[in-house]
Amino acid sequence: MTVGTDIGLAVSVAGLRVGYGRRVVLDGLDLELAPGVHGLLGPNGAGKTTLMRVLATVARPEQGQVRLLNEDVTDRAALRRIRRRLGYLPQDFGFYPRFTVREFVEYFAWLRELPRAEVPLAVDRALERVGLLDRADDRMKHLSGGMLRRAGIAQAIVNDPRLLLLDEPTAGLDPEQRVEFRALLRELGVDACVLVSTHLVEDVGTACTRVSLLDGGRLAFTGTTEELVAAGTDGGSGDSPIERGYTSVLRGARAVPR
Ligand SMILES: Nc1ncnc2c1ncn2[C@@H]1O[C@H](COP(=O)(O)OP(=O)(O)OP(=O)(O)O)[C@@H](O)[C@H]1O
Repeated sequence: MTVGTDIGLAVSVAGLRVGYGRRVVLDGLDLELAPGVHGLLGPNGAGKTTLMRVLATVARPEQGQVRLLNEDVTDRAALRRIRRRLGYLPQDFGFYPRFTVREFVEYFAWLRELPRAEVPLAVDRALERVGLLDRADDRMKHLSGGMLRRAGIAQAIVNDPRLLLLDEPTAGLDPEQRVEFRALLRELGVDACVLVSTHLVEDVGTACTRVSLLDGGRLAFTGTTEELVAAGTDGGSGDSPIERGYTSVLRGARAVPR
C-alpha cells in the first residue's frame, strides 16, 4: 500500500498528562502516528476518549507536548491550520434536529473553512462515501441510530482531513455497513492518518495496520496488528487470535508494578 508522505508524523505526543480535577487520566503518554489506519483499543475508562479529545484540540493537556501535522498546537496560527485539516467524530455528537443531513454536513464544511465553491461537491462526496446521499434531504431527527453515526462520519471527512479521529465510529452500524465502513477506512488511510477508537477488536484486525492499547491511562502496547496477534500465541483468552493478543497484552501490562 502506498502512503502519503506529505504529513510525515501526523501525531507526535510526548509526556502527555491529562486529568479531571485531581484525577490523572493520561499519565506521561508518548505516542507517534504516521499516515495509515491506527486502532485505539482499551477497556472502559482507559482514557481513549480523553486522548481523542486532546488530539482533536478540544481538550488541553496539563503537561506534555502535542504536535499535530507537524505543527505545535500551542501556536494559535498553527492551531487554525491544524483544525482545517482535521476531522473528528466524537463519541457523542450534538446536532440541530431540524437540520437536514446535507445542512448538517455543510455546517461542518463551513466550520473547517472549506472554500465556498467547493462545499456542494465535498458534501455530496462525503454523503456518498457513507451511503447517505439518498437521505441528504431528510431531517437529522428522522434518522436511525446507525444513520446518525454515518452522518457523523460524513461531517468528519467532508474536508478530506489529513488527520481523522473517529471515536467508536462503528457503534450502531449494521454488519453490512460495518464491512463497507472498514473498506472506507482503508481508503482514507492511504494518504491520511486515521485513528479509530473501538471496542470491536475485529474492526482493528481487518481495517487497521497498527494498533495502540491503552490501559489505565498508559500505553500497554503499540505495534502492528500482526504483533498484537503474535502476543496472544502464548496464552490470553478470547475467541479470535487478536482477542487473545489483546487480553494477553493487558494481563502482561497489569503484572508490571507502576
Ligand atoms: N468530564 C469528566 N470528568 C471527570 N472524569 C472524567 C470525565 N470524563 C472522563 N472522566 C474519567 O476519565 C477516565 C477516562 O475516561 P475516557 O472516557 O477517556 O475513557 P475511555 O477509554 O474512552 O472509556 P470508554 O471505553 O468507556 O468510552 C474515566 O475514569 C472517566 O470516568
